Amino acid sequence: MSHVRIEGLTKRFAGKPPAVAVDDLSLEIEPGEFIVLLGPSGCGKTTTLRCLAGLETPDEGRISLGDQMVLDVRGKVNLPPNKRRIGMVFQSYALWPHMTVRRNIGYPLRTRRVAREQARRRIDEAAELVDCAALLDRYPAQLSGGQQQRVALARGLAAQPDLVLFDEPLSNLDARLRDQVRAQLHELHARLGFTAVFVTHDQSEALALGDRLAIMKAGRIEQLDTPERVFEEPATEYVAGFIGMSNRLPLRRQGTGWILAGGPGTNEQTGEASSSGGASRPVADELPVPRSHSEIAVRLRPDDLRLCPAEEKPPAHGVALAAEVVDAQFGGRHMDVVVAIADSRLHAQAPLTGKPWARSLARGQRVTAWFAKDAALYYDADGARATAHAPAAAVGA
Ligand SMILES: Nc1ncnc2c1ncn2[C@@H]1O[C@H](COP(=O)(O)OP(=O)(O)OP(=O)(O)O)[C@@H](O)[C@H]1O
Repeated sequence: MSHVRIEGLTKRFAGKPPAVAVDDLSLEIEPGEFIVLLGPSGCGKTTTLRCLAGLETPDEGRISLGDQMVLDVRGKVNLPPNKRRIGMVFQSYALWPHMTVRRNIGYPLRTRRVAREQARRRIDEAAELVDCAALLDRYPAQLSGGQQQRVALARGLAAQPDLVLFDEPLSNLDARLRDQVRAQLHELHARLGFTAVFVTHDQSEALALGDRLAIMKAGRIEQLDTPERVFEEPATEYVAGFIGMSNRLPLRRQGTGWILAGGPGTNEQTGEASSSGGASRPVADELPVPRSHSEIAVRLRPDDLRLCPAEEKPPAHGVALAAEVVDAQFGGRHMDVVVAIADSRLHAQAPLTGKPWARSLARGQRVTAWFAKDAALYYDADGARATAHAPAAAVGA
């Protein structure tokens, strides 16, 4: 276990235009901590991981693992991968096809010149850990996807590295196996306490595994926080959108209330909540937003957007909007419903238990969509929290 310190890491790639894949990124990781780098494709997750592994030559920055300085661009230090006490587990498993499972797991031990007897013991232990002891004499082609990934996991852990790097290791597995291997990895981390950096673009994976999440945007960390804080208090609209608040509703202040900030002509589509004689009807009176803001974006999770029949009165404490059903799919205990509200398309999860009405929802149906004011988060035009309460701090943004 090692304390990991990344300072001012920058990596540019030549090209037209040149890409700044990692942009002055700093991060401290506590010994035994499980850090997840989360973000959309191209935000620099993999490049950060490759810089940690020694597979890239960064343009700026320093990285230390425990008391070992493995990168110092100005000091001209950049230790090769086999000189860093790091284990790696990739999305593609990257098992050697011509080697048995035993030789695959033992590979990092051979590159570190671990004595034969000790290596044999470590391989057995690692295989035992991930439930692969019975597979040691097989070749990768004789294994299922889940077994291959468990072998890759054993190989990443076999040398008892200070730091284990994971690059989307679960994304090639089918949904059921992904859950299984994820649970196994979580348990292994709790038992062994290795320090980990795990790259993913899957928010549920990040929430489940991370002690802390670093949400990345354009080579930088937009928010660094516990899963609970990132989930409940996304510091920026970008983070909110990425962590499941997929619904976005733009509102504009008008008089003492708020109107939908849709484009021209959109109000006819939604009837009730729309304009009459050119002036839009307010959809909400007071919202927990400072007076200085005149344009905001409301962010909301699908299960916080409720639906009720158009003729029914929604609760008075909520924000009610006239909506039209675009699509409704059966989801077991709920319906997944897409509704149009002015220019916006929003997703609702309408529970079926005790509300069989939702089962009959169909395209073209007029409904009322509503949400509780405190279930939503509010962001200003720059994507920062627009809240009357103290906003969560953005780190490194
Ligand atoms: N070898 C390379 N040459 C040129 N540009 C690169 C190279 N590797 C990465 N990039 C660019 O650097 C940026 C960050 O890429 P990176 O692979 O780190 O993102 P990522 O967040 O891991 O994405 P993904 O989830 O798709 O793997 C992207 O704009 C990418 O196009």
